[in-house]
Amino acid sequence: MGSAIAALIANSSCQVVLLDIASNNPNDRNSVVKKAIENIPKQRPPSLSHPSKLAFIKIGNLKDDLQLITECDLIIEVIIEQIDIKYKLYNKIIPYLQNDAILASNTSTLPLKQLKENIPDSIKSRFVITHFFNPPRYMELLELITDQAVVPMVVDKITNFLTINLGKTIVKSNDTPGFIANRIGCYLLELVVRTAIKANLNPVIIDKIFTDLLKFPNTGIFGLYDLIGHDVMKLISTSLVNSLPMNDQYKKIYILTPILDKMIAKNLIGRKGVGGFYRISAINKVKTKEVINFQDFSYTAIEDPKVEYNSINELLDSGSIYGQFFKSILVEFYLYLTSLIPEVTDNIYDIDKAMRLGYSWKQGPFELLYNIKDGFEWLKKEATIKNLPLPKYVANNNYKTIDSSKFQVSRINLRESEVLLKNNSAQVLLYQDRLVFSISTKMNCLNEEVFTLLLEAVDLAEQREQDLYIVPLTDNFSAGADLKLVAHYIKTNDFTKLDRLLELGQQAMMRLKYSHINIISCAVGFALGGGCEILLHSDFIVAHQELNAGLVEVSRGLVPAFGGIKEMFYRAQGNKDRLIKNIINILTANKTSSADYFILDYGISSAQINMNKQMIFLEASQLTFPKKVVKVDKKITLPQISLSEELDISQYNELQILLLAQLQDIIALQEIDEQEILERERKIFLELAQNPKKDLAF
Ligand SMILES: CCCCCCC[C@H](O)CC(=O)SCCNC(=O)CCNC(=O)[C@H](O)C(C)(C)COP(=O)([O-])OP(=O)([O-])OC[C@H]1O[C@@H](n2cnc3c(N)ncnc32)[C@H](O)[C@@H]1OP(=O)([O-])[O-]
Ligand SMILES: NC(=O)c1ccc[n+]([C@@H]2O[C@H](COP(=O)([O-])OP(=O)(O)OC[C@H]3O[C@@H](n4cnc5c(N)ncnc54)[C@H](O)[C@@H]3O)[C@@H](O)[C@H]2O)c1
Repeated sequence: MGSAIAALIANSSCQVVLLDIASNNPNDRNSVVKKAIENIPKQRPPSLSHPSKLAFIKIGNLKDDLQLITECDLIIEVIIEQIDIKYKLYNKIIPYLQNDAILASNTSTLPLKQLKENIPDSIKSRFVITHFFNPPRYMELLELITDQAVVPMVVDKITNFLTINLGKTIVKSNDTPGFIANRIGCYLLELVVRTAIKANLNPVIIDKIFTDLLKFPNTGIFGLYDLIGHDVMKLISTSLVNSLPMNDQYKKIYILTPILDKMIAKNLIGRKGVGGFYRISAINKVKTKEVINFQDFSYTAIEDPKVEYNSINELLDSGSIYGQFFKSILVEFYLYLTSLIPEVTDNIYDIDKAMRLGYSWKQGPFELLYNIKDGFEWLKKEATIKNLPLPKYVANNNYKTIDSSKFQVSRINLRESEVLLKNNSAQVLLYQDRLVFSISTKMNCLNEEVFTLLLEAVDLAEQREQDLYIVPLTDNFSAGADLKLVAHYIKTNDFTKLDRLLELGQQAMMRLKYSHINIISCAVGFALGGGCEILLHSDFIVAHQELNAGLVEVSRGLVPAFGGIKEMFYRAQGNKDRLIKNIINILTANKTSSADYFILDYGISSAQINMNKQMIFLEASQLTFPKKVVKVDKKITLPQISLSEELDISQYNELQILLLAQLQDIIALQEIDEQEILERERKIFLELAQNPKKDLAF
């Protein structure tokens, strides 16, 4: 976890020092930390946004290199979860802390009060807990725990660093064991797993209900337990059970479950063991997901289970075994959850945020209950039937003050903006004096209506002499052309409509490029195919570091045809190496995994990387842009290269070889302007649509 946090800091281009224990090897005291550094590029999912970021990490050991701490503004302790060992480390490093340096612990369970017991007062005022989630590059949540002793300036400083530099969304938690996300999340995991094993229920069906009806991530509950590791779950729960008050419900649901202990003894601890509740086996060379039989710990292949209920309400009303099970665990879970208010926090929206961001739930638990049956009224009724005491929050009807509009807050609050133009697929907003174009289709896919409104938006921006910001209101910039529409046109042989859409898309892209106002794109999430083409035609990109962008069309059996091929030729500006690199982007459908990669692979010159996707529009609107100098579409000279000689085409498929020949034909023209390449692009696309090399299958 320590090296992954160092990698995250390096991704933000901040200098970071990684210290680990000094090794016993007299010839190389840094061998422990060197091993950690060597492992960083191997971590999956990748911890580094680009291999070059490794250069931001300096290494050392905790005996010879403590002096390096004097260079640091923030020191995060990420060592083994044992209080006495943590104390020893603090004593060792405190003499080297700068006067205003902040000390933080990444503990997952130990309270700040306990960590501070043996710390001098001068350090207590700048000692906090920063609880990162694993993997730290990808998990947006960070729980920040402070106390009365910590001075506000320290809280502001660390909040700014974690939010702006590292891109985290901070949820403040009171100083209670497990804070918010682990206290609630681990409670639910233990409750479901232990109760279900005792009742001899099937993990596959339970997980299916969690994912299908409660919209949990695909892992469900048993799958998540495997992912975290049964050994780690045991450590967390033991630590929680030891530090929670005697009457805490966690202790009651943490029932003795010999099957779980036997699984640990057999190294059936989940994905990092030889199996868990599930395992993946190669049966007849086919990857097969299997589930454990609790009687003899053998595994059986899973057949896709059918859940016969359309909603959680139907299931709860059914009276079936699983209906009763879910009723019972949901009631227990919600009574526990509401009993934690205000102990862990008095802000229920923070609880929802923590569970969404820490566990990738679509909805937080309060929002979920809001949508189950009659919500809290149902909970009250069921608790009364079972004779269970109601927590104060429920008994006092505090839930009646919940404002459901606060559950999911988008980056731009539409209520604060004036809608200037709108159709069914997009809108133009005036938000704090900025003109914003945003798409509202599923995954922000591109269709005729999007392009039509985009053209109108540019007209409007030019009339008002205002720059235009293209901003997604959800988590993705755009997944490209609406493939369902493309598939429909192809299936119905409606190539006239297909061509019209292509032409409209190209027209919109060229309008972005040649308008006399600046087009600024705020790129987050996926910017694929046509989404990437919008970026390539923008004047400036503010790109979230975790952007996934690229001309992925070839992987779908298509080719870029909204100006993607044109841009790849044009941007090379006659440079042979760049042209080859750009053509490889098209042929290999290069989907980059970070903004760093996108900028380098696609030759983007006007971009700024942003670490916090929630702040991307704010950052973009704080930038000032010079008046745009509109380029002139002049002919470019293409280097005369043979693609089949320059590229290793042995791995290419039929479509790639065919496309390679067509790109070679463009090169053969020697001199070409943008319009000519656009026409070629469309022709290639249409020929392919009429004679597909791959089933679109969308
Ligand atoms: C018409 C003539 C114009 C054509 C011109 C083309 C020219 C241009 O150069 C080519 C393109 O842009 S080519 C395009 C290049 N783009 C691509 O090849 C990207 C294709 N998409 C993907 O690879 C994955 O969806 C993502 C990786 C984006 C997200 O993965 P994830 O997070 O696991 O999410 P998920 O579960 O997968 O999707 C969620 C929902 O969104 C839906 N939807 C998504 N994309 C769609 C699309 N383009 N379309 C329609 N729908 C699309 C998806 O069906 C699902 O809906 P459901 O009703 O709930 O089932
Ligand atoms: N792993 C996670 O998913 C996760 C998530 C959130 C928080 N945390 C917290 O992060 C901390 C570290 O957890 P981890 O999973 O990275 O553990 P780990 O066992 O993978 O790593 C522990 C690190 O501590 C070092 N270490 C061991 N003994 C030491 C000593 N005496 N002095 C100094 N360093 C020593 C080890 O060399 C190693 O680098 C814990 O407090 C844990 O609760 C972990």
